[in-house]
Amino acid sequence: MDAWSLMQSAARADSLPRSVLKGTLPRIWRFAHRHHRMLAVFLTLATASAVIGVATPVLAGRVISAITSAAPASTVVMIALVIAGLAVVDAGITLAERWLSSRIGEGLIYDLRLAVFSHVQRMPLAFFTRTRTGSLVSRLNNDVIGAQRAFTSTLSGLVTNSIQLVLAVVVMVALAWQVTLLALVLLPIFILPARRMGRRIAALQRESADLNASMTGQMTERFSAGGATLVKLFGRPQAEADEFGHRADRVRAVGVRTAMVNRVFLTCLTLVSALAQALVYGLGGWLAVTGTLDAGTVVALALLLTRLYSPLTSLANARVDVMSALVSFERVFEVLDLEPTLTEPETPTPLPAGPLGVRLHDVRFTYPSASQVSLASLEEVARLDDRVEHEILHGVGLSVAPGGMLALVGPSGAGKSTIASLLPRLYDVDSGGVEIGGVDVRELSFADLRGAVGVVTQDGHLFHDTVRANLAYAAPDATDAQLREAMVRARLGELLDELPAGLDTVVGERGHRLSGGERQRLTIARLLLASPRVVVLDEATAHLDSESEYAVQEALTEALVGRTAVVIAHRLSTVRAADTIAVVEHGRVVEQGTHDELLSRNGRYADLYHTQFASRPSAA
Ligand SMILES: Nc1ncnc2c1ncn2[C@@H]1O[C@H](COP(=O)(O)OP(=O)(O)OP(=O)(O)O)[C@@H](O)[C@H]1O
Repeated sequence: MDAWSLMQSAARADSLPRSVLKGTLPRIWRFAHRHHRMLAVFLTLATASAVIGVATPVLAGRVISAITSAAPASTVVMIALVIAGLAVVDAGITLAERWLSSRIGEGLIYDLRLAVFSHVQRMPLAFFTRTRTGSLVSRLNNDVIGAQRAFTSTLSGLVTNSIQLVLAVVVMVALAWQVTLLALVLLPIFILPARRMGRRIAALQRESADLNASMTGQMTERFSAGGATLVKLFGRPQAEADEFGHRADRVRAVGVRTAMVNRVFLTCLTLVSALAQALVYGLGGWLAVTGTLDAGTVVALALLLTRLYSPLTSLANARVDVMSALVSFERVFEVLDLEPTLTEPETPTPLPAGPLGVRLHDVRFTYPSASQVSLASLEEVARLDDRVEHEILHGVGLSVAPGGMLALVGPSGAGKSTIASLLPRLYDVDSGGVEIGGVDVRELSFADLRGAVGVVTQDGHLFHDTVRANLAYAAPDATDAQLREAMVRARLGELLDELPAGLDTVVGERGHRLSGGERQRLTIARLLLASPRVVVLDEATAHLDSESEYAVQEALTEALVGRTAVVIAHRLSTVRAADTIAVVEHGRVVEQGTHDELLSRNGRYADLYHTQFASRPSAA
């Protein structure tokens, strides 16, 4: 190895966070502890298997001794029968061990997956806007499986091999200490490189996991209906294939490197073991020829040597396995360690009955920075962007009386959607507060908040599932009649009649088999079913044709009846109907009042009215 690559491998070894790995062990134990009974039986069986592994060579030696000392034939047969019996017991133990290890391993996969899934669900929206889905999915697939391998193969290997190693050494020393000593002289040649290689391979493992996640990330993104549409529209399939090829190529390269490092390591170990065997044959044979040792002992020693060096090879490798498993665990824990920044109060305040008012007072808000909500490896960047985001809302004050309607208007990027996202508490404010029914949203239980505030965005999401499942997501107990009624109220009656399998028709991922307007109305139907007391909606219908827009507007009007509403308004009829209109600009409310009041003021609203609202033909 030249100096440069030596330095590189040292740098890779150093890049492994050893302190984290140390802290990882007690956490792994907390997960494994749930299976401690099965683990105990499993380890007992592993011990029994190791004892049998050492007993057999000793018995084989006895057979040779019996033969050379001309013992009665029955003795040889007896020993042979014991060897056969042990082989049968060992086979049974191996099966039982496998059964237990897979039960423990699969149980662990289940525990970890459930923990990560539940935890990720509690993460704030900001986490999902930053994270690459594929990378996250890869944590739940590849890394969780890597972690379970620690228990299915590594742990049993460690226990069996350690016991076998100790027993083999003890028995060998008892048989012929000189030969044993000579065989052990080569031990340091084993141990020293094993330590270095372990770290090197763990680093490769980590690199490989990251590269795989990045490849999976591109696949999940490009294979989603939205991503695929974009690729088709902008016609860059070759560039996409090249980029994918580049990622896949790096996966290939790291695969080859890992395989080679592993193989070089193993070959060296096998070579040392073969040399040790030659030594035993040489010295043991010489002692036997000179009459100091009997032939049976030489055979037992030679056989025991395989029980010595083979566990040693595995143990040296187990270090690599343990490192890989720790890396996998660590990657899983890394996700579990992300703090869900939005937490539920321990003793939530209940919401008052009846219609609810909404109030924002002196709200200042900054989108969370990457380092607050995310992980570099999930964003697929080398380092998280640690710049502080700039403040978006600078002291916003707004209020809507119970049952009233507030229209938010203003230029693009002013902060209207940001204000709207604070009501269902997708984000928390930096200072000031958002109140619903006089209670700060941070004081409410998540369930109360979800029940009270309904949101309809321009691109409401639909799961790849049936119409029924998508609607019932908001109201799991709703009957078919209620689902149908909600669809009719959301102006989807015609569609309902046309759907090939009625409510059981599957809508594609993001509802792609429905038109934009139909999709939006389906999300409105879902809102009607949830029947929230406060609705937040984005009226933008720019991407719809006028017929579809009309239907969506009717559905939206239906959604507003009898509810407190905050609407990002795009229509004249909405701003006219609103009790209050707030003009938002650069994160501030610059004007507030009714349509007539604001028009007569001849300020920002009047400008907007003339440019945006009055000019729209379908507006009145
Ligand atoms: N998830 C986010 N992270 C960081 N900044 C964001 C995020 N979402 C929006 N912003 C920024 O916040 C500012 C306000 O955006 P917002 O979407 O609230 O404006 P808007 O008034 O609703 O505009 P539009 O009418 O175009 O939807 C913009 O500068 C935008 O870049």
